[in-house]
Amino acid sequence: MQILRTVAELRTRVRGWKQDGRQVGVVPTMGALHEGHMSLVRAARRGCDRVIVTIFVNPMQFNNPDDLSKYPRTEDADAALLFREGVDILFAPGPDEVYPQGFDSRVLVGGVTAPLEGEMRPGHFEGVATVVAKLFGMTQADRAYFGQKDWQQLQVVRRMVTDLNIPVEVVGCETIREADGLAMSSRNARLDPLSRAQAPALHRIMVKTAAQIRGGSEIAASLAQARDDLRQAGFTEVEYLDLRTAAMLEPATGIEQPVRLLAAAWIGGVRLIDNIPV
Ligand SMILES: Nc1ncnc2c1ncn2[C@@H]1O[C@H](COP(=O)(O)OP(=O)(O)OP(=O)(O)O)[C@@H](O)[C@H]1O
Ligand SMILES: CC(C)(CO)[C@@H](O)C(=O)[O-]
Ligand code: BAL
Repeated sequence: MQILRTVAELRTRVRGWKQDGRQVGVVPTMGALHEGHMSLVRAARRGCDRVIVTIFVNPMQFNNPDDLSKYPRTEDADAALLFREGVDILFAPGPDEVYPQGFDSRVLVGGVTAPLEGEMRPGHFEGVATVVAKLFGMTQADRAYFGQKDWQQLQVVRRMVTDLNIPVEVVGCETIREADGLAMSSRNARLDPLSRAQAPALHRIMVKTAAQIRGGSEIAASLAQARDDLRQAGFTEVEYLDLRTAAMLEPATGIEQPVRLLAAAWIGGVRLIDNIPV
């Protein structure tokens, strides 16, 4: 595995692969890798001839400076994990390589960026879409692998790729969970022992609520109950827990079309997100 830090080096390497007719997969990440990321890497390994993993903690998508400064950074351990998975290139550019002097463009995706994460983290999806478009341009990947854990992000990337005719196939991979149901996330490392013990309630309550809604319970009442249950379980703030259409994330009033429960809530000073189909 090579660790590359500049776009020029990356392009030279990828050009060689393309000349040999190789299919290239990319797994964009912000590092602090766990089994969730590894499942994306393995999917890329299965689906492509060459695999690039990118690690870049993208300042443009953080609306909260505290969140950015506390974001876990574990590059040496990450590189060891990726080496073992047979990754070809770890691309880990610095901020000046991604946003050099004079950089002045943004990718704005419409409706699907507005609610939920878009509302709670203003500017977040502008930062995500901009950096993902750049990573696609830098890596020239044929396929890109994203986790369903960040469901709204996956929809935003799909919209962008369609709208801008970006020649990348977007592959969504299922959420990998701890044995107790907690969705794996780099931010879980910041949970203190009590919060870590309480955190699986998020998934548990969502599963129960989805079953109630499927069983015909009134949607608004079920959601209100779920938000109460979360607070009882130790969550200090529930930013949202809502039933939404799966692709556009519009409020769902029934379950005739594909819908999902999506939630963001704080526990022990850490913001967790999760989503499941109903
Ligand atoms: N538990 C998981 N299962 C499947 N994919 C995941 C999981 N966690 C993260 N991913 C995916 O890995 C990619 C990189 O995500 P990222 O580096 O932000 O990790 P993260 O664990 O989601 O961190 P964060 O704490 O920021 O949520 C994204 O496509 C994300 O959806
Ligand atoms: C896709 C991504 C790597 C863009 O910075 C990030 O949002 C993430 O890790 O999900
Ligand atoms: N996992 C999505 C990236 C972020 O939280 O900023």
